[in-house]
Amino acid sequence: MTSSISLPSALQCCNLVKMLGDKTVLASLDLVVARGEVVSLVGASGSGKTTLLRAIAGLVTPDSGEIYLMGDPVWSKRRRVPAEHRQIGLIFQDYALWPHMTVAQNLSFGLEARHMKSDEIKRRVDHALDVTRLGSLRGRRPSQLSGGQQQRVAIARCLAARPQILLLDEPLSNLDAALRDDLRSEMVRLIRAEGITAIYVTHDQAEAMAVSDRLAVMDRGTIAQFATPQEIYEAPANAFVAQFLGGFSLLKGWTEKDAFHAEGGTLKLRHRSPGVSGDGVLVVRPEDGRPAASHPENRICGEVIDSAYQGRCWRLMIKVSTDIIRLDWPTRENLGTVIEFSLPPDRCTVLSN
Ligand SMILES: Nc1ncnc2c1ncn2[C@@H]1O[C@H](COP(=O)(O)OP(=O)(O)OP(=O)(O)O)[C@@H](O)[C@H]1O
Repeated sequence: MTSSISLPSALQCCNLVKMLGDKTVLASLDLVVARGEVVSLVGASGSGKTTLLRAIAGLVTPDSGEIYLMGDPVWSKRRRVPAEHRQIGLIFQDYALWPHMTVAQNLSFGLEARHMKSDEIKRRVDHALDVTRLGSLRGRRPSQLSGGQQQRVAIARCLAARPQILLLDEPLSNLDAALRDDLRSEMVRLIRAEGITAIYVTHDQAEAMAVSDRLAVMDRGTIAQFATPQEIYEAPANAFVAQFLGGFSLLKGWTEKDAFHAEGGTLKLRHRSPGVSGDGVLVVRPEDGRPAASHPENRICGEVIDSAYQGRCWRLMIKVSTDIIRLDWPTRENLGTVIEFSLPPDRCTVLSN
């Protein structure tokens, strides 16, 4: 006989509301994060990402709603657990290091306060310093480190503490590009290896796509879409999400059966969104264009008005009547050239307005 025991989610936010002045910053927000999941919170500036993170951490008081960590209420009408008892790791943009302690002491201090055995503390500190490549700096004080190194100490300190949930608010924004990529991979690999549930706020969509099991796209205090990076990329829930992802071209128009008519002119394309009728927006991903010679359906002519070399391709901006379509193209095209390309119907997603 098999038994199935389902553990409660790592995090559950139900109907969370937060007003700041007369502004609704969290608007009946619901979010459920599974154990061990890495979730990114993305959204326009001011959409409420930091406020949500701080409410989960216990640093912001919601006006109503409930928050559960590992199935236990930490915020509800009946129970209010203070921040220091929520077993949450926080990495915000400010490093919050102890200035009078060395790097290693910054890591071990919190573990000593938890009365952990010294050999376990040493093991954790050495490991965290090793993976964050801070081993050679362990004896320095924060004032003797660069900003990036200080942020890595903050990350190492959290990793050594092994919280059940780790909340990260733009943790890599102060690092240079090469280090940022390396540290991001290391950080996420370690978070996954330790089975830590992580919620990661970033402005960088590519970073969010790269690190997350699922992405929550926030819009004005609610979550517009919560899905895997691939689902969001392939099937954005609405025009806001598609626009937010960046890089997509959005053409306004209307649908008539399986045909999409662009508002700006004579463009008529067969699409793959049978459920959409009336006004809509066609989503064109940069990689959707095909040379017209090999793809006879949904042909489009347009003038190249910009071309930027991207390494593997050229990113063209093509003017089609009054619309602009961005495409990744295999060959260099001169500005002013009129090119013909196709958008295969199975790549033409139309979203309702
Ligand atoms: N103390 C405060 N008093 C009044 N309004 C505030 C306060 N803190 C934040 N806000 C407002 O709440 C909204 C949400 O802010 P929040 O910092 O959560 O957004 P965010 O999505 O994290 O933005 P960003 O990406 O710019 O960091 C913003 O409109 C902000 O101006």
